[in-house]
Amino acid sequence: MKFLNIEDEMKYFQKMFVLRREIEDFLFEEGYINIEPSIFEGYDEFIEINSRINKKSTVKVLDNNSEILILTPDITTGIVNKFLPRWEYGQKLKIFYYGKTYKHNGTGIKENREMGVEIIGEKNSNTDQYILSAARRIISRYSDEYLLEIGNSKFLKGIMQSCSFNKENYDNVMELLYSKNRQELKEYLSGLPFRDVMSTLLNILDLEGTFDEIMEQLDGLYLNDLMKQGIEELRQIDNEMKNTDHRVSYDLSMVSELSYYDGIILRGYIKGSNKEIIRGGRYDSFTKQYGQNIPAIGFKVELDELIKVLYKEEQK
Ligand SMILES: N[C@@H](Cc1c[nH]c[nH+]1)C(=O)O
Repeated sequence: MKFLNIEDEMKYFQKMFVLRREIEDFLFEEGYINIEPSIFEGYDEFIEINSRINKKSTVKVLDNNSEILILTPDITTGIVNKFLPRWEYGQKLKIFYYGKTYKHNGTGIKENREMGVEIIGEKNSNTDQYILSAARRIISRYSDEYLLEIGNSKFLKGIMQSCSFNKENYDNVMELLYSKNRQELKEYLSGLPFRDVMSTLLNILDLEGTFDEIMEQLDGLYLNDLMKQGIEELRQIDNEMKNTDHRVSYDLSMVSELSYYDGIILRGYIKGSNKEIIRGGRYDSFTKQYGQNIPAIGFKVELDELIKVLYKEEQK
């Protein structure tokens, strides 16, 4: 954020301090342990895991051995790399952290402040619910007019498995879904060999709204086992959320810039910004690279975006 005068800038930092402290106090009282994440990541390891990330946007640094490091664009990756190699059977972690992520945005390096939450090593029917509830309690504290969008990466993964696209087609379809480009998606798919599952892929951008609305839309469309599993997980969440919250909607075409999600994905918005204030999801299979399949789920709060909205609101 740019400021015309120092006084405004001081007000902004004061607000950021209070905001951060409020969220930290909440998470501390909920029993999460605070950790301090590293700002460095190995370039090659990072790119291998996060294949959808724009390589040019990473901020590179050379260490003494001329190895390329980057200033972290994603703290969760660093946390998995830090703890999983030493993971002991039965271990559970409930952690939170404040940190910055870094990206080139064309004109310079953009620093982003965030507060993250992760639960690693625990999976029961309550864990997803627990994370969603923490996200909801944080976001609702700052605005009555918030929206939580929930997707499940298994649905799209199931579709893509049945489509068996080559890498180029896969990447292009994912990009069109990411940008929610309905028209181009239709045109692109019409040029590819037809498979039954494409009936669902062609309609996937309409599969959003309440859970019941989505079920209606799905009527008659092709579903495989993985897609059904994704839907069932959302049904369970919906059963528990029903009557408690009308500020939840579902989106089966949700694609994240991060490729490690493997189950529910969540996004939180508040009135006054079209950018995500909260984002996260389940990433169990991400931990497999260390030889164990450890359940993991978490989210982050985009502090800069949140403060921008609150600050604008206050200026009104
Ligand atoms: N690190 C993710 C958010 C997240 C935390 N835990 C799981 N997901 C992001 O930057 O979008």
